[in-house]
Amino acid sequence: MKKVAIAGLGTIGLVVAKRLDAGIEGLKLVAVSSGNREKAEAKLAELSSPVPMVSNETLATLADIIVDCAPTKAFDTVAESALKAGRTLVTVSGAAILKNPGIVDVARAHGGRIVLATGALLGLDAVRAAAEGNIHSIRMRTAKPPKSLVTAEYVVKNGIDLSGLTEPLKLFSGTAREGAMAFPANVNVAAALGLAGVGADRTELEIWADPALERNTHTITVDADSASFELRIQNIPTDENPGTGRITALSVIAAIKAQVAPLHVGT
Ligand SMILES: NC(=O)C1=CN([C@@H]2O[C@H](COP(=O)(O)OP(=O)(O)OC[C@H]3O[C@@H](n4cnc5c(N)ncnc54)[C@H](O)[C@@H]3O)[C@@H](O)[C@H]2O)C=CC1
Ligand SMILES: O=C([O-])CC(=O)C(=O)O
Repeated sequence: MKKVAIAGLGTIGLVVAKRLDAGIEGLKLVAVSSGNREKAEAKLAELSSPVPMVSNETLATLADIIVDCAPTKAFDTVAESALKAGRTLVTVSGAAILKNPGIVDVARAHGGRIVLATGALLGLDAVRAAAEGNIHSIRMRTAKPPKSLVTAEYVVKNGIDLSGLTEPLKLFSGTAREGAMAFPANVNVAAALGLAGVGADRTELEIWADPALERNTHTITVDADSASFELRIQNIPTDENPGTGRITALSVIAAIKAQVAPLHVGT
């Protein structure tokens, strides 16, 4: 039985906590951390087997697998304490890994592992396989309904008004690295695509606000010497945080199950 701790009981973290609480073979929830004690305590009360709320640093002393579901700004604390203790860190904060690439060396030095789950994207298995050969080009187009982008730091800072949009508006065009820095909570998936393939500097990205859309839509186009492919995912926004698609928490659950499963499917 592997012990699991969750950092952040928000849109993603609560779904993961509830699933663990309902029972996953080989995994047991033992602790959580939170940015808001009062709110988190109310959520913990919904679990049939309540667990303690501890600091981000303490999670690694209690669990084998630390699941990072906290905002990007908390990543360094959660990740460093987990990896220095030689634990497995499961995260969807690809943008945070790009911001702190040294975290991979921390894992290496202490026998820890970082599992960056696919999150709201698809196709990272094929991209990783193609990267074992030669990828000529890799592009991603993210288009989201305005409600999914209104709180994005870039949109707020630049005073971009998305309320009256009548046609798609291109908010960003550049590399996945630049995009992930400008929109850290909205294109973690672009960071993951860069890390899976040819790097975030060679991965091209466009971000659009599209009033005709109901779903957070990512399209990736890859041309490689082994295959070419175009893949699209249309994520249903969560009610709590429309920038986060429903599938993200499910991807995290699948990623933690993979840590103990006797059969591993996919690259
Ligand atoms: N790769 C992917 O596909 C996706 C990645 N994400 C990333 O996942 C993370 C979580 O996303 P959501 O659950 O939608 O966010 P959320 O805002 O709904 O939840 C975050 C939770 O973390 C808590 N928190 C705040 N500061 C904290 C701290 N210092 N330590 C521990 N917990 C803290 C908050 O109280 C909140 O409950 C974000 O970093 C986001 O960018 C989100 C969606 C998709
Ligand atoms: O990339 C992200 O961080 C979130 C996202 O686009 C989605 O949920 O569709």
